Amino acid sequence: MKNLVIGEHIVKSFGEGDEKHNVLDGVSVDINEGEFIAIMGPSGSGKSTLMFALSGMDSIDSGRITFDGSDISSVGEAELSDLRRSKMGFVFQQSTMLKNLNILDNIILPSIRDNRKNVAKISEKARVLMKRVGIAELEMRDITQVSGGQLQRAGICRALLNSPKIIFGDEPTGALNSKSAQEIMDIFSEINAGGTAIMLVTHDAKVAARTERIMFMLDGKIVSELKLPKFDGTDIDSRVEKVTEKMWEIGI
Ligand SMILES: Nc1ncnc2c1ncn2[C@@H]1O[C@H](COP(=O)(O)OP(=O)(O)OP(=O)(O)O)[C@@H](O)[C@H]1O
Repeated sequence: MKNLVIGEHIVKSFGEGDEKHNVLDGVSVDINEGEFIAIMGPSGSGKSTLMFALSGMDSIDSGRITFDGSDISSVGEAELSDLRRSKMGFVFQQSTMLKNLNILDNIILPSIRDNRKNVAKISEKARVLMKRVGIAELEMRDITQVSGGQLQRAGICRALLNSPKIIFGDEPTGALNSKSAQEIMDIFSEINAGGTAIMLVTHDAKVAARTERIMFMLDGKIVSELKLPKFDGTDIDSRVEKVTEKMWEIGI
């Protein structure tokens, strides 16, 4: 299995003087191509900071991050944004969409910013994705006229538009009820089955149980890992039990 992301001895601190502390305290982590990973841990343990570091959204103090063969800890911002645009997709807990644009325009906006000639082609691809996640009929709606789950589906379409190698999701189901959350997880499972790697930050054992590797963070360190077989739609209860047992063991 080929490594897609390699993080080596990542240190990231916030604050100055006596207030300074390592939010990432020498973290090493690999993500394979096509892998489905969750990061769990208490609030403030460094989960989002790790995701921002691995995706090059945030700088690190020391260590090295290699993404698809490029050392992103040392490349310039232009190259980094190119890499993010072409190889990574992002989904967040809260929508980052614009109120005065309809769903379709919101989905295609980041892609057409640098590629105005291809609006028709990009819109067509967006429509295929919207159909795939069940929001085909919503393209003309304003983002205030759809549910949280539908908005999150739109966010997934936007993240998928450039056929990324990985999707980073920071609590992508955190604002949803459990039914919508499971529907979003069905979509992530399907995307992952197509070969796209996914890394989710989550507090929800039911979400983590759908992935194949769960990393547990405490105080800026990965303290444990749980491996599960790829989810095939069965046995969810025993998977959730394994995750919660591990959480108990670690004290999360
Ligand atoms: N920009 C920042 N400036 C200062 N401190 C920060 C900044 N970003 C994060 N932190 C601090 O770093 C620590 C880790 O934050 P992070 O968001 O990575 O935690 P988390 O595990 O994702 O938490 P949560 O589950 O609550 O989202 C926290 O103590 C947080 O206050």
